Amino acid sequence: MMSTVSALGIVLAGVVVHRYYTFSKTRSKLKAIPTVGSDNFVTAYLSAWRFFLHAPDMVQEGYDKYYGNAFKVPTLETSSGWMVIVSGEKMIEELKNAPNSELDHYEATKELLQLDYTFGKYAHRGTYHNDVIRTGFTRALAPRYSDICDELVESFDTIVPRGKDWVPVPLMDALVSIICRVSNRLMVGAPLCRDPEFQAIQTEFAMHVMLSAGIVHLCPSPFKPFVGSMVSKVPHTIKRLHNFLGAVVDERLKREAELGKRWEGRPNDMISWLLDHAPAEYADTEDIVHRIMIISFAAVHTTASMLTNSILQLAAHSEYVEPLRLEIEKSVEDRGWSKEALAQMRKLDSFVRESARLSGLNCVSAIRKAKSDFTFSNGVTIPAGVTVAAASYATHRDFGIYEDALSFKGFRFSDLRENGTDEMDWLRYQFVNTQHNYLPFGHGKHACPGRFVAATQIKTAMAHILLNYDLKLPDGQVNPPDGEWFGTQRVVSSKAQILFRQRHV
Ligand code: HEM
Repeated sequence: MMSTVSALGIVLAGVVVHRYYTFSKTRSKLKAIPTVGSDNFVTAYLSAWRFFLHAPDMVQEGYDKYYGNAFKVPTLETSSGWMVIVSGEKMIEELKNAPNSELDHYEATKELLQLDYTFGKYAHRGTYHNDVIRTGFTRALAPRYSDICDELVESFDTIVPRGKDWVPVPLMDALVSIICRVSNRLMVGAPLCRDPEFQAIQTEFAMHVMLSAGIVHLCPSPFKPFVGSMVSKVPHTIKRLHNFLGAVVDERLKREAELGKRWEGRPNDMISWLLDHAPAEYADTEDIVHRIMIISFAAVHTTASMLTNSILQLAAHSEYVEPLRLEIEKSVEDRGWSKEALAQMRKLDSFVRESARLSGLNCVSAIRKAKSDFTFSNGVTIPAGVTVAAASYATHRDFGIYEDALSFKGFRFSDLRENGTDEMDWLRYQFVNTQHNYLPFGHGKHACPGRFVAATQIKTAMAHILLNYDLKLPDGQVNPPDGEWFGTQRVVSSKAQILFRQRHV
């Protein structure tokens, strides 16, 4: 009888042969595209690890050598083992305009997060919730603005003390908790949004998906379904969330069945927004709970990370504090705490846009996977099954696009809005506006649908901090910590601290 070791040896040899075959096949289709790193089977694996640990450096190297064109890098994050990265206005606009039938957004997301394994059956239930975020969620921001302010103030008071002495606060942990509360206030209301266990389920889940996606990425394909089912916490998370939301959703479904979609006192919350759009086959409790979990996954850590980065920049650049306070005080005096007042805070908008430019959460953006061979107008072909993305990190640091590109200039974009010669500059340089040379939220019809929600929360939190707290970096620290890169993602350091005290007026 064959020993276990021999059987394992045969399986592994099979995996290596299969990998060699797919790697070589894709490499030959991509041979016209230059490589950053190695394209030899063995050393490409080392380059893929280099990309996992130092992705921004490799993106920058390719950008410097092949600007306006495409290059490829070996990567552990895609099934083909490659990612093609494009730069320059023409190629990025063509990437943005490519139809989903050719360059697919969801297929790329599925692969990056290994959703087939980490989400299992839930990865195949469509994405109608993207429209819900664009419509119901975004439209609720103005009428429910007072809820956002209320929850922000309450949660800051609980988590960030307003004392006379400087107190260190671990920023990312504090802001994940605050943003989770604020998002949930809009999605499911109070007091549930404040329940520590309800919050913990969502924040733990987000960390778990990222971690388990990483583990599955490292496994050879034949083992992925098994490893995925071992590490996935989706069924368990849905069960736990069901304990909090199940009865509420059941009741809402019963009411809708009796009264339709318009009835006196119908809550303006995520359950109603989802029910407004849900295809019949998904209008059930399990599916609604799962959508709330997904939206929270997409919303909380991203927004908290970007807010963390903006606060770190503010602490590192205290010269912006007074002009921002003056602008916020004037806007609130004119229009009260409202969405209109927020729209008037152009310097603040510019400050967070500049922060996102230099400290974005990804080094590539607008990631798509080719469903069929796709050819750019310059002749570069992305073969079916290969992933392609825009070089956001290097674009944001390009001196040809941004004057003094490596310096943080908080009012760079408000100056452009006010002094621009083109009347569209007013809109072009708003935080939420994506461009071929501004990609923190992606670009095109799949650009982040939650960016209006995120921007409202980030700017309101910044305004609250500026008016109520003094803040500084810990003694001896001059620059904000850079965070750590895992593949194409930047993870904000959970050790980053800021000292807060009550504002001295
Ligand atoms: C500052 C915070 C955020 C950042 C930096 C961010 C960034 C991104 C990026 C880069 C994409 C991919 C876009 C593309 O491929 O072109 C994306 C997609 C997405 N984001 Fe966000 N996001 C943030 C907040 C949010 C929030 C608050 C929500 C929900 C309320 C959300 C929901 C989504 C969803 C559902 C998608 C997938 C869109 C699709 O499949 O078409 N995001 N986000």
